[in-house]
Amino acid sequence: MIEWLKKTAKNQNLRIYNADVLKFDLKTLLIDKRRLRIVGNLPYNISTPLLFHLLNYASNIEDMIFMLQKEVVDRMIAVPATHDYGRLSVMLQYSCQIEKLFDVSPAAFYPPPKVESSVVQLRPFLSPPVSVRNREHFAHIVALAFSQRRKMLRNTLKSVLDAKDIKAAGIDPMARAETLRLEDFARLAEIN
Ligand SMILES: C[S@@+](CC[C@H](N)C(=O)[O-])C[C@H]1O[C@@H](n2cnc3c(N)ncnc32)[C@H](O)[C@@H]1O
Repeated sequence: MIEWLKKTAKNQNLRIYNADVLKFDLKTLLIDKRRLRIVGNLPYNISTPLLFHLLNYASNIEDMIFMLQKEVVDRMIAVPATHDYGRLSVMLQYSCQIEKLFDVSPAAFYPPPKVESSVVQLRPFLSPPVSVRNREHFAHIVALAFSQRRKMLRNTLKSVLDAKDIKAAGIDPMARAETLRLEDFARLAEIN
Protein backbone atom coordinates (compact mmCIF):
# COMPACT_ATOMS: atom_id res chain seq x y z
CA MET A 1 0.00 0.00 0.00
CA ILE A 2 2.73 2.46 1.03
CA GLU A 3 4.89 1.53 -1.96
CA TRP A 4 1.90 1.89 -4.29
CA LEU A 5 1.00 5.27 -2.78
CA LYS A 6 4.58 6.48 -3.07
CA LYS A 7 4.70 5.46 -6.73
CA THR A 8 1.28 6.97 -7.48
CA ALA A 9 2.06 10.21 -5.65
CA LYS A 10 5.43 10.67 -7.38
CA ASN A 11 5.66 14.09 -9.00
CA GLN A 12 2.59 15.22 -7.10
CA ASN A 13 2.36 17.69 -4.26
CA LEU A 14 2.07 14.94 -1.69
CA ARG A 15 4.49 13.53 0.86
CA ILE A 16 3.91 10.12 2.39
CA TYR A 17 5.14 9.09 5.84
CA ASN A 18 4.76 5.61 7.25
CA ALA A 19 5.48 5.80 10.97
CA ASP A 20 4.18 5.22 14.46
CA VAL A 21 2.13 8.37 15.05
CA LEU A 22 2.82 8.25 18.81
CA LYS A 23 6.55 8.60 18.13
CA PHE A 24 6.32 10.89 15.11
CA ASP A 25 7.67 14.42 15.45
CA LEU A 26 4.95 16.56 13.86
CA LYS A 27 7.40 19.41 13.39
CA THR A 28 8.82 17.36 10.49
CA LEU A 29 5.66 18.34 8.59
CA LEU A 30 5.97 22.10 9.06
CA ILE A 31 6.55 24.16 5.92
CA ASP A 32 7.37 27.87 6.23
CA LYS A 33 6.08 27.79 9.84
CA ARG A 34 2.53 27.43 8.54
CA ARG A 35 0.33 25.82 11.16
CA LEU A 36 -0.83 22.29 10.41
CA ARG A 37 -4.36 21.16 9.62
CA ILE A 38 -4.68 17.52 10.68
CA VAL A 39 -7.46 15.21 9.52
CA GLY A 40 -7.87 11.57 10.40
CA ASN A 41 -9.96 8.57 11.14
CA LEU A 42 -7.95 7.75 14.25
CA PRO A 43 -7.07 4.32 15.60
CA TYR A 44 -9.58 4.08 18.46
CA ASN A 45 -7.35 1.92 20.66
CA ILE A 46 -4.73 4.67 21.04
CA SER A 47 -6.98 7.74 20.82
CA THR A 48 -6.27 9.08 24.33
CA PRO A 49 -2.44 8.82 24.20
CA LEU A 50 -2.57 10.14 20.64
CA LEU A 51 -4.62 13.21 21.62
CA PHE A 52 -2.15 13.92 24.45
CA HIS A 53 0.75 13.50 22.00
CA LEU A 54 -0.85 15.99 19.60
CA LEU A 55 -1.33 18.50 22.42
CA ASN A 56 2.46 18.80 22.66
CA TYR A 57 2.30 20.43 19.21
CA ALA A 58 -0.75 22.64 19.85
CA SER A 59 1.09 25.83 18.91
CA ASN A 60 1.98 24.31 15.51
CA ILE A 61 -1.60 23.24 14.73
CA GLU A 62 -4.39 25.33 13.23
CA ASP A 63 -7.06 22.69 13.60
CA MET A 64 -7.74 18.97 13.74
CA ILE A 65 -10.77 17.09 12.45
CA PHE A 66 -11.01 13.54 13.69
CA MET A 67 -13.37 10.63 13.67
CA LEU A 68 -13.22 8.91 17.04
CA GLN A 69 -15.24 6.58 19.17
CA LYS A 70 -18.33 8.55 20.31
CA GLU A 71 -17.53 7.85 23.98
CA VAL A 72 -14.14 9.52 23.61
CA VAL A 73 -15.68 12.62 21.99
CA ASP A 74 -18.27 12.75 24.79
CA ARG A 75 -15.37 12.74 27.29
CA MET A 76 -13.56 15.48 25.35
CA ILE A 77 -16.52 17.87 25.54
CA ALA A 78 -17.81 16.87 29.00
CA VAL A 79 -18.61 19.52 31.63
CA PRO A 80 -17.86 19.28 35.38
CA ALA A 81 -19.95 17.04 37.62
CA THR A 82 -20.82 14.62 34.86
CA HIS A 83 -19.79 11.00 34.46
CA ASP A 84 -17.71 11.70 31.33
CA TYR A 85 -15.74 14.60 32.80
CA GLY A 86 -12.09 13.78 33.49
CA ARG A 87 -8.44 14.44 32.71
CA LEU A 88 -9.03 14.28 28.95
CA SER A 89 -11.82 16.91 29.19
CA VAL A 90 -9.75 19.32 31.30
CA MET A 91 -6.50 19.03 29.33
CA LEU A 92 -8.18 19.28 25.91
CA GLN A 93 -10.48 22.14 26.95
CA TYR A 94 -7.44 23.98 28.32
CA SER A 95 -5.69 23.71 24.94
CA CYS A 96 -8.44 23.70 22.32
CA GLN A 97 -11.84 24.95 21.35
CA ILE A 98 -13.72 21.70 20.76
CA GLU A 99 -16.80 21.18 18.67
CA LYS A 100 -18.54 17.89 18.07
CA LEU A 101 -19.65 18.04 14.44
CA PHE A 102 -21.81 14.91 14.05
CA ASP A 103 -22.26 11.27 15.03
CA VAL A 104 -21.61 8.42 12.62
CA SER A 105 -23.64 5.26 13.09
CA PRO A 106 -22.09 1.78 12.80
CA ALA A 107 -24.30 1.28 9.72
CA ALA A 108 -22.08 3.74 7.83
CA PHE A 109 -19.33 1.07 7.76
CA TYR A 110 -19.05 -2.40 6.37
CA PRO A 111 -18.78 -4.56 8.34
CA PRO A 112 -20.50 -2.45 11.01
CA PRO A 113 -18.28 -1.97 14.09
CA LYS A 114 -19.65 -2.50 17.61
CA VAL A 115 -19.08 1.14 18.57
CA GLU A 116 -20.63 4.46 17.55
CA SER A 117 -18.36 7.15 16.16
CA SER A 118 -18.34 10.95 16.14
CA VAL A 119 -16.52 13.57 14.12
CA VAL A 120 -14.98 16.35 16.17
CA GLN A 121 -13.07 19.54 15.42
CA LEU A 122 -10.35 20.88 17.71
CA ARG A 123 -8.84 24.33 17.30
CA PRO A 124 -5.85 24.95 19.57
CA PHE A 125 -6.16 28.28 21.37
CA LEU A 126 -3.55 30.90 20.56
CA SER A 127 -3.85 31.90 24.20
CA PRO A 128 -5.50 29.43 26.59
CA PRO A 129 -8.78 30.38 28.33
CA VAL A 130 -7.08 30.29 31.75
CA SER A 131 -3.59 31.39 32.57
CA VAL A 132 -1.14 28.81 33.85
CA ARG A 133 2.51 29.61 34.53
CA ASN A 134 3.78 26.07 34.16
CA ARG A 135 1.82 23.77 31.84
CA GLU A 136 3.65 20.62 33.04
CA HIS A 137 2.76 21.37 36.67
CA PHE A 138 -0.85 22.08 35.70
CA ALA A 139 -0.98 18.76 33.78
CA HIS A 140 0.52 16.97 36.80
CA ILE A 141 -2.10 18.43 39.18
CA VAL A 142 -4.93 17.44 36.82
CA ALA A 143 -3.53 13.90 36.41
CA LEU A 144 -3.10 13.46 40.19
CA ALA A 145 -6.57 14.84 40.95
CA PHE A 146 -8.21 12.37 38.56
CA SER A 147 -5.92 9.44 39.44
CA GLN A 148 -8.62 8.29 41.89
CA ARG A 149 -11.67 10.27 40.86
CA ARG A 150 -13.84 9.22 43.84
CA LYS A 151 -11.24 10.42 46.36
CA MET A 152 -11.07 13.87 47.93
CA LEU A 153 -8.55 16.38 46.64
CA ARG A 154 -6.78 16.55 49.99
CA ASN A 155 -5.87 12.87 49.46
CA THR A 156 -5.14 12.78 45.74
CA LEU A 157 -3.07 15.98 45.82
CA LYS A 158 -1.28 15.36 49.11
CA SER A 159 2.11 14.79 47.44
CA VAL A 160 2.01 18.36 46.06
CA LEU A 161 -0.48 20.40 48.11
CA ASP A 162 -1.85 20.21 51.64
CA ALA A 163 -5.45 20.93 52.63
CA LYS A 164 -4.53 24.46 53.78
CA ASP A 165 -3.11 25.32 50.32
CA ILE A 166 -6.17 23.92 48.56
CA LYS A 167 -8.46 25.97 50.81
CA ALA A 168 -6.35 29.09 50.20
CA ALA A 169 -7.04 28.65 46.48
CA GLY A 170 -10.75 28.91 47.30
CA ILE A 171 -11.37 25.20 46.79
CA ASP A 172 -12.87 22.76 49.27
CA PRO A 173 -10.17 20.16 50.13
CA MET A 174 -12.96 17.61 50.54
CA ALA A 175 -14.19 18.17 46.97
CA ARG A 176 -13.51 15.62 44.23
CA ALA A 177 -11.74 16.37 40.95
CA GLU A 178 -14.89 15.79 38.91
CA THR A 179 -16.55 18.90 40.43
CA LEU A 180 -13.71 21.30 39.58
CA ARG A 181 -13.81 23.63 36.60
CA LEU A 182 -10.85 24.42 34.37
CA GLU A 183 -10.22 27.68 36.25
CA ASP A 184 -10.19 25.80 39.58
CA PHE A 185 -7.43 23.50 38.32
CA ALA A 186 -5.54 26.56 37.07
CA ARG A 187 -5.77 28.14 40.55
CA LEU A 188 -4.49 24.95 42.18
CA ALA A 189 -1.56 24.91 39.75
CA GLU A 190 -0.67 28.49 40.70
CA ILE A 191 -0.08 27.67 44.40
CA ASN A 192 3.62 27.68 45.11
C1 LIG B 1 -9.66 3.75 12.08
S1 LIG B 1 -8.37 3.22 10.99
C2 LIG B 1 -8.49 4.37 9.68
C3 LIG B 1 -7.93 3.87 8.39
C4 LIG B 1 -8.05 4.86 7.21
N1 LIG B 1 -7.41 6.12 7.52
C5 LIG B 1 -9.51 5.08 6.86
O1 LIG B 1 -10.04 6.15 7.13
O2 LIG B 1 -10.12 4.14 6.32
C6 LIG B 1 -6.95 3.69 11.89
C7 LIG B 1 -5.63 3.35 11.20
O3 LIG B 1 -4.55 3.74 12.07
C8 LIG B 1 -3.52 2.77 11.97
N2 LIG B 1 -2.72 2.81 13.23
C9 LIG B 1 -2.94 2.18 14.40
N3 LIG B 1 -2.00 2.49 15.31
C10 LIG B 1 -1.14 3.36 14.69
C11 LIG B 1 0.05 4.02 15.10
N4 LIG B 1 0.54 3.89 16.34
N5 LIG B 1 0.67 4.83 14.20
C12 LIG B 1 0.17 5.00 12.95
N6 LIG B 1 -0.95 4.40 12.50
C13 LIG B 1 -1.60 3.57 13.36
C14 LIG B 1 -4.26 1.45 11.79
O4 LIG B 1 -3.42 0.51 11.17
C15 LIG B 1 -5.43 1.87 10.91
O5 LIG B 1 -5.07 1.77 9.56
